[in-house]
Amino acid sequence: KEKVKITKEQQALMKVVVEAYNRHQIPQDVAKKLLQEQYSEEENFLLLTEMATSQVQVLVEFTKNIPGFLSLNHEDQIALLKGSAVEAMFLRSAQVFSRKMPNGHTEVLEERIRKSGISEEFMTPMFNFYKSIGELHMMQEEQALLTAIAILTPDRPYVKDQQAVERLQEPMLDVLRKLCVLQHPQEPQYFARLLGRLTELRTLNHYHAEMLTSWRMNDHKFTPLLCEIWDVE
Ligand SMILES: O=C(c1ccccc1)c1ccc(-c2nc3ccccc3n2[C@H](C(=O)NC2CCCCC2)C2CCCCC2)cc1
Repeated sequence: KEKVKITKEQQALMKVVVEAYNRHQIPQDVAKKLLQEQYSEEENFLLLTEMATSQVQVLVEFTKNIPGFLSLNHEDQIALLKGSAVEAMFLRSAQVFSRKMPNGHTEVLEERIRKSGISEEFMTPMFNFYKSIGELHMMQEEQALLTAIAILTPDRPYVKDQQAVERLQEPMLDVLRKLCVLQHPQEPQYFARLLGRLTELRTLNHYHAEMLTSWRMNDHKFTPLLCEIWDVE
């Protein structure tokens, strides 16, 4: 049984990524807001655009702290951010949803989201993903590394130098694999299950365009940043 050991430089890499991930948290807690009262569809859409806009800003700051990211070709940096923005939002939403809450709060939150204005057809895949993330009881390190790995996906549309992105993603995958073996010795498939979540995340990606238009309102007003990153309007 080979002794798995995280090297000094892997410790350093993990530290940088986890600190950046924790530094760039969403300002106010959207779950608390949603648990306070049931908002109208208009208010919910406004809340989403506000939360999503600040999350994109947070995502950019986090990504800039990923070692090597800023030395990538500039167009590729944009392509990676655009390609991962919606996935990062769902990943973060899943973490918000699966946070330990007092009894019954998760059910209330789920109910509020179901009635928020998102059309029913997206509820099942979305909540399936949230629950599958919740079942993993991920540690912060795993959440941070998984988000960095999702951002550093070499085959996003319009990425020119895929090898350069692979060279940044691989060390993240290595340290995450070792972390999983060390933290979940009784669950050898844990790392594979984590990566499986990234595949599930990609399927949600192609819903988001319809999710936006389907939000049962016609006058969708988006911030310039969301228009840019979500390819709307
Ligand atoms: O339809 C969606 C969509 C997805 C991609 C592109 C465009 C629209 C789409 C997008 C988020 C959520 C979503 N799932 C959540 C799970 C738990 C808690 C809140 C959640 N939300 C929304 C939210 O604020 N998310 C934050 C979370 C922090 C990081 C930035 C985002 C609210 C917005 C108010 C109404 C109810 C849901 C649910 C659905």
